[in-house]
Amino acid sequence: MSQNESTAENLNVLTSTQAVIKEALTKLGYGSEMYELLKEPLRTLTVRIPVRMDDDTVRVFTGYRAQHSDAIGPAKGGIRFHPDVTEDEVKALSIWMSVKCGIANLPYGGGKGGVICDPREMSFREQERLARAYVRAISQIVGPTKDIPAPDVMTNSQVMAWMMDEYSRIKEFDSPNFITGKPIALGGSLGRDTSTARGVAICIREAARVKGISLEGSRVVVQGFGNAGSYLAKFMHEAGAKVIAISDAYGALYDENGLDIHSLLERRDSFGTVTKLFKNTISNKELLELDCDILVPAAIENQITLENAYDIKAKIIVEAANGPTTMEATRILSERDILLVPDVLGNSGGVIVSYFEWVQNNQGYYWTEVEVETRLEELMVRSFETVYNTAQARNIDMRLAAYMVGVRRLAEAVELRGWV
Ligand SMILES: NC(=O)C1=CN([C@@H]2O[C@H](COP(=O)(O)OP(=O)(O)OC[C@H]3O[C@@H](n4cnc5c(N)ncnc54)[C@H](O)[C@@H]3O)[C@@H](O)[C@H]2O)C=CC1
Ligand SMILES: O=C(O)CCC(=O)C(=O)O
Repeated sequence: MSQNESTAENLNVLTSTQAVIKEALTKLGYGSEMYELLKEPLRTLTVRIPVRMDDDTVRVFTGYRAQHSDAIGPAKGGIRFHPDVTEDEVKALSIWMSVKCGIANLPYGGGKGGVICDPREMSFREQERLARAYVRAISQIVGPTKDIPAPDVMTNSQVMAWMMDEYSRIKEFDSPNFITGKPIALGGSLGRDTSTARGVAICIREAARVKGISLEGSRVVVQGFGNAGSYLAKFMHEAGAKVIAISDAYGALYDENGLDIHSLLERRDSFGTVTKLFKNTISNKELLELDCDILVPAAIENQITLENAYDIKAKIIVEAANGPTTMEATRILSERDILLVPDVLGNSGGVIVSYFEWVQNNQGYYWTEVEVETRLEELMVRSFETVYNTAQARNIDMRLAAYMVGVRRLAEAVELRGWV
């Protein structure tokens, strides 16, 4: 990394996303008015959430819900509980949801929520009170035809169940279609818990095909062992690949002969923590630079940057996490001929099956797991092909191609509504 590169790197996920949106719109022939509208969410609500803790004190949490666009349909996107949540991050995440829904052709705009908190340090009941209070705080702007939340980092099906229950009480009717990623007993869809990872696995298979790499025996490294990362490791192991390293927020595990994924899956906790149980861990930094064929960042933002982009040895990177690679690192990886499948395509399996869940809730008719997986496979393969072919035809990287595919329909809907 040169001195110039170090000072040039933009780690603000909102402004760096805006730069790609601008480039994509320009390439599609749109002018500054369209960019002015799409560069920020239409609406961002900040809420202060008082929660009574188990020791009877009151803590006030800050939360956000950003709705990037409702030009195509209701907003859609997860809710994150994490100490590092910021308003700009939530805004960027909502823009990524719009692009993601555009690529998969789902009838949604993007939304995202976040609460600044650390659920790992809260009791079960404190998490429940926070989840319910957050829904009360945002209840006026969300709903089955306005904005449909879902799980994200450190929220899960139990949190969705509390949120659905709270929303149903406020509105005085049962509203399973208010939120997705619910437990099956409350109207959740079969296959939603594994869908993000299943979509990533399909992208890995397609990327390996175009790169001429055989999955059988390939070496896979996964950063993050929560919902996305742990099931992905399982699917790669089942596909005959060798998962040589995994990590969580506390460290990383490495074995060049392949890790015992089934045992790790059984031993991880609900926040995706597992490395604390073992000695001889390597660092997350070392993990990203391991000699491997496929690297899957499945944790948080800004992991592949100017600091390490030249040291990455993987031939394929599929982003399960949102925003793990900076735009500058994307450029370097592309120059180094590393195939990078961006987040807005790579992890879209989650929102695709969330859409299936919402459709099933609206119809009151539930699909089999095979039906869910078949439809997911169809949409993922089509999305991959569209983005890959766009990248090839225009000689651009997969991220820019994905943004072009993703914003095209949104811009068209905005024009048809007469907003721009
Ligand atoms: N859950 C879902 O359906 C979807 C998740 N995603 C994205 O996938 C990523 C992971 O989400 P989930 O698996 O749901 O979250 P999770 O909370 O289930 O797991 C997160 C994992 O990342 C690890 N982690 C956190 N900070 C880390 C750090 N600094 N270094 C290394 N590991 C770290 C955690 O220890 C945990 O293993 C996020 O970027 C999320 O937005 C994207 C689409 C859908
Ligand atoms: O399932 C959903 O609706 C959204 C999942 C999500 O937050 C994401 O794709 O980043």
